[in-house]
Amino acid sequence: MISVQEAKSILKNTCPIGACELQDLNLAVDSITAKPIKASIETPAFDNAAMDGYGIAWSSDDNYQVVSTIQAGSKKINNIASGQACRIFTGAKIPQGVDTIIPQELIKRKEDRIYFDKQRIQKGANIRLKGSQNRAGDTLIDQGVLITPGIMGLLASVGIDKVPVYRKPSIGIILTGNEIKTVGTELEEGEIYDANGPILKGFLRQLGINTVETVNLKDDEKLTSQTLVRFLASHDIIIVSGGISVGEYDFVKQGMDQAGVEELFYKVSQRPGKPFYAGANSGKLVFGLPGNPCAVFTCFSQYIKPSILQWMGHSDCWEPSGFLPLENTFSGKNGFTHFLKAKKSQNGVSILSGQESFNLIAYGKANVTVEIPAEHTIKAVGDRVAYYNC
Ligand SMILES: Nc1nc2c(c(=O)[nH]1)N[C@H]1C(S)=C(S)[C@@H](COP(=O)(O)OP(=O)(O)OC[C@H]3O[C@@H](n4cnc5c(N)ncnc54)[C@H](O)[C@@H]3O)O[C@H]1N2
Ligand code: MOO
Repeated sequence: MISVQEAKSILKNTCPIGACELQDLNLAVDSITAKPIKASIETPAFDNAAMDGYGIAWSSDDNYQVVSTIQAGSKKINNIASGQACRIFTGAKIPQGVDTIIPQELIKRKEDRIYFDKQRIQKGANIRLKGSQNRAGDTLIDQGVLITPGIMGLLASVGIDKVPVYRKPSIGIILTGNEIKTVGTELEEGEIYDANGPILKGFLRQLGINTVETVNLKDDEKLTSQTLVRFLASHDIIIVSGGISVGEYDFVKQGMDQAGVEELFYKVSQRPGKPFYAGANSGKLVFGLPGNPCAVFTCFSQYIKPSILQWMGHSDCWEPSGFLPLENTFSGKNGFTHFLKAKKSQNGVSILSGQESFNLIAYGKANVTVEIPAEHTIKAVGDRVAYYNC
């Protein structure tokens, strides 16, 4: 049995980073850039009006004759001579001859002439100059940056429709157990509803992963190894729920061996989720999650989620979300790291009742998981503890 730190460090050192792929701009949010991104055009591409108003060539005059109208997107634009003005709108291309835009609020118009107070405006005002956002060839985004909606707007503004990002992994989920029934069907004697599938799919959706194949398997050794072999051929990360403990109908460990998965570790000194298994095969990762739902939740959030984030190019994915003082006492089994359903408030974090690994009720209130390290399992009110956002 290895410690939580050892298990995390093995995965951190084993989990690969996904290859670079070109992602559609509109789907790129929350991906990480796999290369620096440069602009191939300058933006704005032309001088344009920053306000709705009138364009003039600045002079000593305080009135001008309006000779044309220019709308945003207009292509036919006549030059403006001294003493003339054009009606112009925000975003419209500035005609030759114009060097200042007077906002319409500052203008008095009488027929085709405009008048304004020259004290209230300066020469050169309200023009967005060509190239004032960026020049062609400028690096806009570095490699390793999380793509936000703002970045998507920036990339669109320079005409980029495909973004080089780290590829998201394709995930296979194998739910084992003769007793497991999918929600929406009728339970028979001895059966229970599958909670682990929804837990895993919820996490994967939060990570923006849509390529997920799920199968439900009876407890059967051959079926388990055959399905693992099939999933290894078509997925990057495989997650198996249940069947990894020591019972006579637990076949996942044997299935892993038969499918050629190389064990990275089996059993971690933690609660819940002690019989947690991790393995690798040709750059793919395979996880065997202990079947109790809180073990599935804990092992996914502590190990699989950071591995997937690392795969997708994120850094700092293994760190806790923060540290806060405990609002109640805790005493756990020595030598085991405890991951506890808890509720975080502004000033502290409170461990919830119902910590058994079959018992999901505390997830109705929990917003964090608290970590109590194996070296110091007795905690008093006010002791600072690490927490991870749910
Ligand atoms: N003699 C021992 N028995 C057990 C040990 C041990 O060390 N020695 N470890 C216990 C711990 S801790 C856990 S966790 C479980 C893990 O067992 P398995 O991974 O083999 O899982 P199963 O036996 O298949 O299921 C355990 C439990 O979880 C329920 N389950 C399974 N799948 C689902 C699902 N999709 N949704 C909801 N609930 C599920 C299942 O019905 C069982 O109640 O082993 C302990 N035993
Ligand atoms: O890992 Mo088990 O979840 O402690 O019951």
